[in-house]
Amino acid sequence: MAAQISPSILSADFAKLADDVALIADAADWVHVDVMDNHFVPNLTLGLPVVEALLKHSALPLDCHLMIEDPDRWAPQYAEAGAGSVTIHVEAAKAPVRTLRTIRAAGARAGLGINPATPVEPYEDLLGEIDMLLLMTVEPGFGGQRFLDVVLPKVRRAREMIKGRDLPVWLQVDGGVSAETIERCADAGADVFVAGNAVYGSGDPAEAVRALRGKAEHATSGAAWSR
Ligand SMILES: O=C(CO)[C@H](O)[C@H](O)COP(=O)(O)O
Repeated sequence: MAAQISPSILSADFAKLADDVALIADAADWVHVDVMDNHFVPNLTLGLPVVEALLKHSALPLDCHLMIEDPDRWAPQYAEAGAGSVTIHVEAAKAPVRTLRTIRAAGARAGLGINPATPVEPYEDLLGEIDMLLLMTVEPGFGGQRFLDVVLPKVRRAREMIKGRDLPVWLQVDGGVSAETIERCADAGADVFVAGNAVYGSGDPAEAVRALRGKAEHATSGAAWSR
């Protein structure tokens, strides 16, 4: 699969989200929406009403990443509202299989998120229940953090698991992804890249997305996992 770029609006201007989303509409594949509740992570961002409003103004599908307690209660509502993808965290979900199935039944892609210190192996049996695995490459909660190289072996392991089962599961990396780090992520097996600061912290967000895509695709074409 070709590399996909999902710019995170965590680094956009919350007072003009629709305008900032329009800036990347012709360049990106998704709009990554970080939903934080100040419980699962120590930060508070936005919730369902803002996602519902944004859906009316975004030409791109929304990739909603729920960093919240009780995702089992809330995730189905994001899917029913029209999100293209809804990701719940293994550290927070109490009934992940049921919730993932409910997300899919509502017509959204189902994602499973994993924090840096959480191993991926215990969740191998859930790969058949998901459309995307999200591996955090920073501790969740804030944009603009330094990329955690220590997660790269887990990206490789996750790609091996997906390939071994021959599943159409996308592998997303989120946190500290930039022009300096995206090639390492692609080489390890990632194919969907969340970038906040690297896109919205640049003078030309659309050009930043194109540059990230070019680097990711170049690295993927030479990567052992893609052959
Ligand atoms: O989930 C997140 C933080 O929890 C953000 O999506 C992520 O950090 C993206 O921002 P940046 O690319 O600036 O690191």
